[in-house]
Amino acid sequence: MAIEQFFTCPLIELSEPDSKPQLVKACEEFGFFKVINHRVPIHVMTRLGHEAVRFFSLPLADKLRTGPPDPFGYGNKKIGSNGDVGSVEYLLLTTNYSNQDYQRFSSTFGEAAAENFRCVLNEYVSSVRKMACEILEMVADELKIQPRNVFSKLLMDEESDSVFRLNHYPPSDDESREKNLIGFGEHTDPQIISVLRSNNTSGLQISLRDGKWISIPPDETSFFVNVGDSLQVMTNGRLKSVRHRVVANNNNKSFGRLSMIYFGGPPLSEKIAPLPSLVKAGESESLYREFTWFDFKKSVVYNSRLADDRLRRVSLRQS
Ligand SMILES: C=C1C[C@]23C[C@@]1(O)CC[C@H]2[C@@]12CC[C@H](O)[C@@](C)(C(=O)O1)[C@H]2[C@@H]3C(=O)O
Ligand SMILES: O=C(O)CCC(=O)C(=O)O
Ligand SMILES: [Fe+2]
Repeated sequence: MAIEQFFTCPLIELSEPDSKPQLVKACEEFGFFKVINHRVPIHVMTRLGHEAVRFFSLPLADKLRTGPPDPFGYGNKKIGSNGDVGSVEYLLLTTNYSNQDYQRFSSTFGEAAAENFRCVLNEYVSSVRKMACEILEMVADELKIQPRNVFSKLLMDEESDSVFRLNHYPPSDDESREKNLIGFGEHTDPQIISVLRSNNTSGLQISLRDGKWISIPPDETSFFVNVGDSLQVMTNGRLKSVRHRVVANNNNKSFGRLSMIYFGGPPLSEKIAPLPSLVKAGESESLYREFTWFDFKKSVVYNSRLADDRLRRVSLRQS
């Protein structure tokens, strides 16, 4: 555990113009950082938090009616469809809260509740997406990539295949249960960028390059950003996607950990490949083959276990 004393979570002040180099350094070293002074109104964050608590506090039978997560809907313990489990319940939604999401909700909870949820979620997603785009444009500036919206335009596209997830890690009622139970197993996020906000209950850990796990102290007023696999590919491996997990350590006996994550993804038809300006002839050849986001999702993401190294499947390096 000694190593934890030497790790300081990179802190990025979004309103600070000088933060671009630090931002890129954090993405290169850890693929992870914490954002403060983000300009997302606190009421937007807390309103969605309240909606989430209200949802997860419902009887299980009601929640199950908004499932299964195939891939969108309510899920309990099972993560994905390849045998992963965790001590978590969740709600996976499209970021535009599609009519299908809406219908599931309204048939279970009534139209008024479904409409209210849609409204709160839309407000949250638009503020967080704006912040994610700002971050991606700062990255493009610092890496001298033009146009500067090369990444952010994918999130802003009407067809963007972005996902929103609410995770609830309930406290265990059995004192004798194993400590550090896995809530959400280790993995990298496949999209471009993920923006996470949680309540003040700990559990999130990131893996450093040497494989050591570091606990990230929670902060309900801030956001935590993960570089996703697609951004690693587009930057030809310069920015690294972060391996992370959640341990359910049971330190909030009343409700447990609640997290909300926006996963910014490209349109399904988008071709993902290293950007030419980051693949200099003779210097750093392309590390990844080109793929469409649709193909990657179909043949790699949904065809893998949580902990699998999905980028190996598109790597041009022998391993
Ligand atoms: C086990 C799985 C769950 C997951 C799809 C997958 O087959 C592998 C990647 C998993 C992940 C991790 C990040 C996000 O939470 C997620 C929504 C995603 O895009 O990839 C989940 C998938 C899921 O829960 O469906
Ligand atoms: O719930 C959390 O804090 C993180 C979960 C996560 O990494 C994910 O849903 O992809
Ligand atoms: Fe994740």
